Amino acid sequence: MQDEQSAIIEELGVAAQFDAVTEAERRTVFLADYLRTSGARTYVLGISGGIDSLTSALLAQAAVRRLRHSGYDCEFVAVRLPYGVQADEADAQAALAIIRPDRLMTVNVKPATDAMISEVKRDAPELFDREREDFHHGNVKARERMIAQYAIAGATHGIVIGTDHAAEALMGFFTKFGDGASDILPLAGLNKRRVRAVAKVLGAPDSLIFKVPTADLETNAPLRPDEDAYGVTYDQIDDFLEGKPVDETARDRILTKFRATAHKRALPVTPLD
Ligand SMILES: Nc1ncnc2c1ncn2[C@@H]1O[C@H](COP(=O)(O)OP(=O)(O)OC[C@H]2O[C@@H]([n+]3cccc(C(=O)O)c3)[C@H](O)[C@@H]2O)[C@@H](O)[C@H]1O
Ligand SMILES: Nc1ncnc2c1ncn2[C@@H]1O[C@H](COP(=O)(O)OP(=O)(O)OP(=O)(O)O)[C@@H](O)[C@H]1O
Ligand SMILES: [Mg+2]
Repeated sequence: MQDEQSAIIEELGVAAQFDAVTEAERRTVFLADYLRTSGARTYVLGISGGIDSLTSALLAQAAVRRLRHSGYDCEFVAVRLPYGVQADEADAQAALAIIRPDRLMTVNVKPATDAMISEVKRDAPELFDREREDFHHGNVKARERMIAQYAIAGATHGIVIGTDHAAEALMGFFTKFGDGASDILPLAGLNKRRVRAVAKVLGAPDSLIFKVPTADLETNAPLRPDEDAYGVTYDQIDDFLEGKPVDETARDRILTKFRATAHKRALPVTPLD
């Protein structure tokens, strides 16, 4: 393995050994301990219909059930955050049926997203070229979802769960201060196949575990696979994170993305850096 690859694996906290049962338990205990220690009363998490939010939700729901059993008053709040009507709404409903959250809320992010874009465009419509407008609009959707989750956390003495893991962190594939903004990351250090393995242990069905991952942010390309945007596959990303060799084109693409997105994994830059 080359030096840069091993440095990245270390930076992103990907363990050499992995056992899904052990990880599921360790991460449930971690969520339970953190909520109790912080004195907070809810975990708040957006449920998209994808496997990252389903896995995080199953961990969080298990953690709060344990805490309540031990006498600590707390709740898991699942939040549906569609932009209008979502193409894979049925998957989101299937996920909720498995999670059985203590509380379910739905916030349509379309009115706030469209109002924000239209206000921003009012003074300078020329800034948004036609080709990229849908892309920028997608990042505003992700940030409106963040605002909704923080509003709920603020009102419930809650903690916002993020679903970022090592595969997305490697590629910088999240919206800065959108889905990239959260208080706690229960999937940290896992590549995508390890997230799937933990999901399996927690009882998720194969139909959701092996669903094609999608950020689903572009209105003009619903359910666009993440792998289309990456130009590499999750298998290649996962192999890279497990220290395995990947072909040179994929390796170059991964390293280019990783370097270009360093600012998204760090605190804001200051003159003291
Ligand atoms: N060198 C630098 N130092 C400090 N800050 C820098 C910077 N370069 C850009 N920036 C700042 O970062 C901004 C760009 O970052 P950002 O706004 O995140 O935008 P960007 O990285 O361009 O786009 C987000 C990407 O993440 C994907 N995504 C988003 C949300 C969810 C998921 C998912 O998997 O669910 C995926 C999305 O499809 C897209 O490909 C710039 O506008 C600028 O403000
Ligand atoms: N439509 C949505 N409703 C609620 N939450 C959402 C929605 N879209 C995105 N999110 C939140 O943003 C997070 C990031 O999205 P991302 O696509 O990376 O994860 P995922 O959809 O759970 O899994 P996958 O990556 O396999 O699609 C989600 O885990 C979820 O918490
Ligand atoms: Mg998704």
